[in-house]
Amino acid sequence: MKNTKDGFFIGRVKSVKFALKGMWILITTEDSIKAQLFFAFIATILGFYFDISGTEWAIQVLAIGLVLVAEAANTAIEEVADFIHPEYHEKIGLIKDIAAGAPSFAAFISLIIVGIIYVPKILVLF
Ligand SMILES: Nc1ncnc2c1ncn2[C@@H]1O[C@H](COP(=O)(O)OP(=O)(O)OP(=O)(O)O)[C@@H](O)[C@H]1O
Repeated sequence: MKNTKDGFFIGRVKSVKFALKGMWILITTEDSIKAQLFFAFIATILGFYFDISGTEWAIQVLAIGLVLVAEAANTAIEEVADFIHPEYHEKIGLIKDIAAGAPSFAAFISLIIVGIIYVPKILVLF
């Protein structure tokens, strides 16, 4: 936790430290994040193989970021839900289902982006 007496600079440095710790926790413990990083790796290899343009790289990186951010937010909501109400509750189920909708939206949009970038490039191979 940050100290209220910390100045602006120290406060920012501490926030970045906590944020990096959060990223590390997500990368090392969350299977959904690990799976998305694997897909990001495959997409990066495809990007080099098909020599996609700078704009396509930018959109691909944005799509990867969108999925990772949504997965991270979903994980945080699940953690809060499990902490405040570990037992079964209909409302917790609804909250978790809605939270899971975020990465699903992101994954669906990313799939469309992947299709727009790569399907024409793959089709010309045949
Ligand atoms: N405490 C609860 N009360 C009611 N329903 C729950 C509860 N916990 C989970 N559920 C239901 O089970 C589903 C899966 O929950 P869970 O916490 O296992 O998420 P998950 O998406 O499988 O987790 P992960 O992201 O770790 O794979 C939720 O979307 C919800 O429908």
